[in-house]
Amino acid sequence: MDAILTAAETLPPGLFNLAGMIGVGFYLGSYLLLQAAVIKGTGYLYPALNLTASALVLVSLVTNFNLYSAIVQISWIVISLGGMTRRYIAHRRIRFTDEEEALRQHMLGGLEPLVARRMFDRAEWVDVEPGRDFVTQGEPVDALWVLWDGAVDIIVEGTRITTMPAPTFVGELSVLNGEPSIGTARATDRTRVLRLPVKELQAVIAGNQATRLQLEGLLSRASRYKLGNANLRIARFLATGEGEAGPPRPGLDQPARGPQAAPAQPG
Ligand SMILES: Nc1ncnc2c1ncn2[C@@H]1O[C@@H]2COP(=O)(O)O[C@H]2[C@H]1O
Repeated sequence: MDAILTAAETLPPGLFNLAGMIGVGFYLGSYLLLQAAVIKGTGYLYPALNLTASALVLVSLVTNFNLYSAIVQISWIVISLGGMTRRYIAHRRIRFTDEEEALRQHMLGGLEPLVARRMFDRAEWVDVEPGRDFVTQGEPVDALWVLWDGAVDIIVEGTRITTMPAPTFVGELSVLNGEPSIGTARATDRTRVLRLPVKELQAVIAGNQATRLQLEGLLSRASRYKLGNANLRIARFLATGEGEAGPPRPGLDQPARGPQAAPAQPG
């Protein structure tokens, strides 16, 4: 400690004040960014900013010592380092199959690995024969289906209104608002899907506002695409008497790549 104080005396005192000011800036800036939802408290950035802030304020105390402030700064450093270490160890253990990783990137918007792992652990992969219904019009939906290979017919009042090729969500409208299904979704080919029960999905997002918002955004975007495509079909039908809206627009309206380049099928 004496050595530190002796070394500190050789430096201009303004330097310590500057360190303190920058530290305060880091403290306030990181908290502001967190509250403004610009950064997440669950990543590395927030504890790293806090670590920097506390280290700088601690440095400033060398010339203006205050015991209580020193205790706070040291505690902050220990807590930040502890949190980052815990996160690193937890992340290092996470593994995904190639299929899970591809789905995480292309359908789940690169969902945070820990959350995605929890989700996959609560979901099941199902290989479905043609003709199987995932959801039935007018009935409650108990799971979100992520169609990863194959295709589904969407049937309303007994009439096929479109065919959705993989990758796509099925049942997302009911999952979003809890209402009964607006159509029946029936596998047209041998289809591979990830089935995520609604209760399990709720358990994953419980208390995790950022994940809830991210997933709601993904499902809303998928719904918007489907509505846009349905509108196109209606417009073309009204204009020409033909009901085809053309294929989905990969990369624009739905993820660019699936497990295989599934041919887009007109509705
Ligand atoms: N016009 C449409 N185009 C594509 N998919 C649809 C369309 N209408 C309904 N679906 C899908 O069929 C599902 C039926 O259950 P949901 O209403 O929960 O969610 C619906 C969508 O996933």
